[in-house]
Amino acid sequence: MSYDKELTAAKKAVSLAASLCQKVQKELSQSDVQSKSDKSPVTVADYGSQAIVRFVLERELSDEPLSLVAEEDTEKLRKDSGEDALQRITKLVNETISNDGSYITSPLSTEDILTAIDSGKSKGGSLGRQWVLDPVDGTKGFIRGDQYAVALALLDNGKVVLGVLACPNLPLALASITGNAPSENAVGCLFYATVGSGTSMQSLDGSSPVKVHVSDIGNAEDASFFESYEKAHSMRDLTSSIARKLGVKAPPVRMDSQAKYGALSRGDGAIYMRLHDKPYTEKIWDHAAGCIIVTEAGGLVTDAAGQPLDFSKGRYLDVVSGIIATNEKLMPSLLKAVRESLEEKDSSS
Ligand SMILES: Nc1ncnc2c1ncn2[C@@H]1O[C@H](COP(=O)(O)O)[C@@H](O)[C@H]1OP(=O)(O)O
Ligand SMILES: [Mg+2]
Repeated sequence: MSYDKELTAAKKAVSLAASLCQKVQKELSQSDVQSKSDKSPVTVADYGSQAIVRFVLERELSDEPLSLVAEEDTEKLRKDSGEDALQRITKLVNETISNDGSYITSPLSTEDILTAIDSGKSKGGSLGRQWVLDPVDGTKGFIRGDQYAVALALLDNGKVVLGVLACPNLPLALASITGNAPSENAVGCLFYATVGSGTSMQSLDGSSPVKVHVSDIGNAEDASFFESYEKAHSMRDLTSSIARKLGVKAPPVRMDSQAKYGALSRGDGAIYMRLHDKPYTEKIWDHAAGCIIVTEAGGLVTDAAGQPLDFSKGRYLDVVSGIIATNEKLMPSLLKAVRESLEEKDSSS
């Protein structure tokens, strides 16, 4: 099965959404940011990006029914934000579409855009095709001016078959990433993969794609590892205990968003750990695109017990202690170190 048409549509959708996000990040004002009911932040870029992706997928794939599982909905937006935020989103979406010039359309109304955003409420699952979108992954990083991603994946009967990840603040040069802040004049990276075809990377401004591969390091002493920039998103005492057991010498590279999966897929580091302290339910849009980008680049992504991630269960992932990713050589020792560190933590609490 080829997913060429879907890949072209997904790359176009994600690139346009990323250009909207770049514009907003450059001139972000306080009124662009709101707080969701779970206290996490959401911005006009999250909403605009989701509307753009829906619009492009619909235009490019008009002969297919479109099911979308996406992070945002408009409940809060309709209830609590003023006319200004709605106008700002409407203007951003229309400007992005008209600057691109590929689509002949009269300007979308605010209601058209709210409807597009609300089309992301599919329950997901194991049947048929489901698009999976995080319109701005790493919103906290986005607000800080650091790394973030636009992440779009396609599930076919519950399996991830395609992933596209735009990382507007990730430099293109291999192995040049040392932290979370964008490098000067970064044009950003677009990673993409379809099942069985490997992972490619190109610049967001359209350079020729190159195939990327995960690091082939077999000795953990030479490896470096990624974890969240936000302390609350992964247990740092546990990741540092695991790194010690493995003999990792380099300090952790802390980065927001699925940009970590992108950087891992091209071998900037060899290990990614995301381990939970309190119960936390991972969402499929936070991992689907990143997961296929790493696996098609030769890596492995599992839960903390070594089980592959199962995207067929609906909007959520059923992982208990967290998610880890690395290459095939390092996975056995990483799993052993994770198991031992989790046991030590349990016995001391
Ligand atoms: N306590 C938590 N543990 C793990 N991930 C979290 C937690 N709180 C929020 N997240 C999610 O982590 C993602 C960003 O991860 P990273 O740390 O890799 O940048 C966001 O999608 C965010 O979800 P949300 O999108 O609901 O804000
Ligand atoms: Mg997210």
